[in-house]
Amino acid sequence: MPETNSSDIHILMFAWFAFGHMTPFLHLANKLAKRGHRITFVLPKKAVNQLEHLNHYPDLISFHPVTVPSVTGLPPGTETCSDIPIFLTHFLSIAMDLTRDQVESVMTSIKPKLVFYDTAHWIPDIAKPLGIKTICFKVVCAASLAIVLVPARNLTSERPITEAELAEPPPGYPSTSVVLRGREVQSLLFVSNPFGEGITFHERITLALKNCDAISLRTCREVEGKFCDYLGSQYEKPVLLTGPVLPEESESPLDERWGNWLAGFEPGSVVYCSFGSQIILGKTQFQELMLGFELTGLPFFVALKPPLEAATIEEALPEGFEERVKGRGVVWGGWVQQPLMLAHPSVGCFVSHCGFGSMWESLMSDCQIVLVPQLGDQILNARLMTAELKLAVEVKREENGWLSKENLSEAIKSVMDKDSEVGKSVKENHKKWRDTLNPELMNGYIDKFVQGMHELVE
Ligand SMILES: O=c1ccn([C@@H]2O[C@H](COP(=O)(O)OP(=O)(O)O[C@H]3OC[C@@H](O)[C@H](O)[C@H]3O)[C@@H](O)[C@H]2O)c(=O)[nH]1
Ligand SMILES: [O-]c1cc(O)cc2[o+]c(-c3ccc(O)cc3)c(O[C@@H]3O[C@H](CO)[C@@H](O)[C@H](O)[C@H]3O)cc12
Repeated sequence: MPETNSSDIHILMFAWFAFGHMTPFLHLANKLAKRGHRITFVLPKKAVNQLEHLNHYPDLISFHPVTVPSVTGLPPGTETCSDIPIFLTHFLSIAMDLTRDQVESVMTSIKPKLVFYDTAHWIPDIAKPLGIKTICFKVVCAASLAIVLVPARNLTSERPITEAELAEPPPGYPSTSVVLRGREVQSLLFVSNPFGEGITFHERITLALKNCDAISLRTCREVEGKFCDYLGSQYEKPVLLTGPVLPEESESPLDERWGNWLAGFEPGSVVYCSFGSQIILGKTQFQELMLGFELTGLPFFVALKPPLEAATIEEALPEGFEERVKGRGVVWGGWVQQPLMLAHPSVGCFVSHCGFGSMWESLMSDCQIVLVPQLGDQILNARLMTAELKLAVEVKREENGWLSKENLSEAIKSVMDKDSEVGKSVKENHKKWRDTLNPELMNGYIDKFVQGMHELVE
């Protein structure tokens, strides 16, 4: 039951049209609704169906669908990042900007006290004249913002960032281990690319952070304190931390089909793999990874999107693979209930792309963690987990970025082998961190966040 009182706040939420963003916004909405606040969640029509089951307080959280217009460059019907390959996301940001009138109309009619947003940098322009306060809630790690999306980088649209500049963190950046090395810096060059009509990604995100009343980060001081302080000083704004905002316990059980399959294996023996809602691999890399899972000799459940050059998972699998792994390996091209998969007693290892949501879920789970980061923020999350927290291993890439079946298999075996020193060490550190980030600490973060929210609107 929500705990209501007279000072409850009506909040409007508007997140970037990606499930990795809308989902944590909704998790936060649940935590706030639990404390009696009302939320109007503005999101693409199609996303309503996909997120409805995560709304635990339908009396207090209402979905307000917007129509995402079709724009040149996007396949018809595109509404979220899951509908498109990553190189088309710039066009989706154009489409999101075209929903501005719809968002303005909801805001004017419901007059919330607060608006939470992340990527729509124009939200404060609508909210300020209406006397509404804004919180820019970021759901990527603080380190990934601090390393490039800060005024200290001194970027303009006339001067795109170079690889040489990216090889050095900005002045005052508080870490020498949570950094990108060698060719990895190329994964950040995109920040100088257009992300919307006449605006680069860097301009958009830094503007969004400059114009809000307070910055909020989905992280905690224990893990990212120094990066949060750095962002606060760069933007000269209050920084409110929500903690990891993990989902409330699910009421629906794990899909029977997968529950039964997993139940056929020893506790802690199955390797589960997922790369989140956006990653689509090339076919040859996809096949190499499948051979890597086969090579481990362990049971495995892989949930990945079909690779770029294939319509289905089945047509993308290596020759003879299905026969060889029959009975011990599943490769599934659809969505699974990841938190429930990770909580299943048979699952003992999570091979993850280390998206920020998956990072927190892995941290709170009992699984051994193997990381295969693909994009810039994921590489930085992986560095946090390996170099700073020392509770996971990252799969080694070849010089040219290739992930070999041998390296994947070695990494998995190194954490799954009971006698391995690496395996024992990451397990021990993982337990320490899980104990530190206990439910009491997490609740404390939300309570303090709510207090900060009240101070902002009073
Ligand atoms: O099959 C699946 C796959 C994923 N999921 C869930 O979807 C969420 C995926 O979010 P992640 O942040 O891990 O990864 P995504 O790639 O989707 O997100 C993206 O946007 C947010 C950023 O912080 C991430 O770094 C970026 O990768 C997780 O909560 C995970 O539990 C499922 O429930 N089922
Ligand atoms: O890869 C990234 C590296 C980095 O240093 C920072 C970011 O920031 C964000 C981000 C997105 C939205 C915000 O409001 C703030 C920060 C990143 O987000 C991803 O960007 C992709 C752009 O193509 C997008 O497709 C994806 O949905 C976002 O999760 C990435 C990095």
